Amino acid sequence: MNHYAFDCPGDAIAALAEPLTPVDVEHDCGNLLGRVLAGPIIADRDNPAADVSAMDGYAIAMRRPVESSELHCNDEIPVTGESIPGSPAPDFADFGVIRIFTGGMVPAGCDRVIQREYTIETPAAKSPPLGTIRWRAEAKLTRPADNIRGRAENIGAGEQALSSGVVVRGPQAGVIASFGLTTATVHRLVRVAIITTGDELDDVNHTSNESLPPWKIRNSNAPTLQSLMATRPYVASPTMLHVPDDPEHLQKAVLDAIAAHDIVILTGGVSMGDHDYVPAITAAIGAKTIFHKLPLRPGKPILGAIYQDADTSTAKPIVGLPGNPVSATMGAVRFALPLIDKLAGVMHWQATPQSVMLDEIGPKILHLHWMRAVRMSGPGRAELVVGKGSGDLVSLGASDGFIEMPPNANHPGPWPFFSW
Ligand SMILES: Nc1nc2c(c(=O)[nH]1)N[C@H]1C(S)=C(S)[C@@H](COP(=O)(O)OP(=O)(O)OC[C@H]3O[C@@H](n4cnc5c(N)ncnc54)[C@H](O)[C@@H]3O)O[C@H]1N2
Ligand code: MOO
Repeated sequence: MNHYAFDCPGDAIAALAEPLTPVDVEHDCGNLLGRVLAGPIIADRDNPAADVSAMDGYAIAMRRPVESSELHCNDEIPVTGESIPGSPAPDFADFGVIRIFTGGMVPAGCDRVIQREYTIETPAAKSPPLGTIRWRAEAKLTRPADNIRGRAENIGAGEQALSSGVVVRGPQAGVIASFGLTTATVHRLVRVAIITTGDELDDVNHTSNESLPPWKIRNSNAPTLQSLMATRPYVASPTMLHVPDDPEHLQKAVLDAIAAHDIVILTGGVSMGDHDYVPAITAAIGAKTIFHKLPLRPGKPILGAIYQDADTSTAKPIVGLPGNPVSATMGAVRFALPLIDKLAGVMHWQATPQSVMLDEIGPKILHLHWMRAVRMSGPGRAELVVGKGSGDLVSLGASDGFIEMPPNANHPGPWPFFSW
């Protein structure tokens, strides 16, 4: 009997993401790097703004409908002017050529630029003052428009240069700047609360092993999840909370967190133990459970719920990750990060992982979706990192990410690869 709400992780994520809408916008934001655009960037001018040269060379016009193959290599042709980037183009005299530098404006009437190395240059003498050139044989091979970047060939004034939903990284920052903008409308940062639960957890800063009894462990999930959030520049520094296994305390913590954040991520307490309070608390605060348990390893007990915030009329996801460190880490990447991307307003929020081929497959077959730690072994290739199960965080430290195999799979791939 199939007792799972969804057969595969992708469907479960889609269902949880469905009611989510991007967070509010912020106008005139000046600190754009890493932010998600909430409106288009429109070109204020043609790009390029004029016909410009893509090479250092000589701008010429074929005077009659002749082919460049008819250029005479023995002719001494006077250089009648120079087109220097930052200055307007000189007039073109049709008995000569214009020396032009990369980025310089192509004078009206010129139909191509022939690169300097296809010429023999005679240094400037008194007359003509800019010297002369002769063509080398290669010049004969040029065609109309060669080495000219045409006005508006990249984009015309008034057209959309960037669309909303794009994350501003280096290239986008350059695009925005080239159209004269120093501010833009972006989505505000996503507010994330991370709540670790469990009485066995001690502070991760507990450095002395002597004073840490063996029934206590350091809270490694907290820095793991905090670091995963740092891969998203549009997420505000997450609020980190630790709550003991006390239902009242936990319920209040989740309610407070959901009121002040866009998403709440919990680890631990989602399974079937007497002290696993997350499922009951999620229901008690009025959140709708979308799934609890998926056909997945590790992370089978994972919980996904939607809290409808009456104050803001927004849907806020609650992701209950299993406490085991491997399950929590993979679950956060697979489930929480795409939801955060959607909340952030990222256009392509659905994970589009690269794929890898496995060097070797083991003999084991699983009847569940199987997230398996791998280490890259070459371009597009990976090897399995064999660990001792979902508690073996140490083996995860040797991995670059994980692949996801569907049930009963036993071939080398290609498999979707989710990197850390
Ligand atoms: N009877 C059943 N028991 C369990 C089932 C089941 O189906 N039936 N599922 C198992 C699976 S699979 C998982 S995964 C775990 C999930 O359990 P919980 O989410 O309730 O997590 P906890 O019990 O709180 O912790 C599990 C494990 O992880 C350690 N942990 C917890 N938090 C942290 C942290 N912040 N940093 C480091 N380590 C952490 C914790 O000490 C436990 O060892 O349930 C199975 N049981
Ligand atoms: O499914 Mo659990 O995450 O393996 O221990």
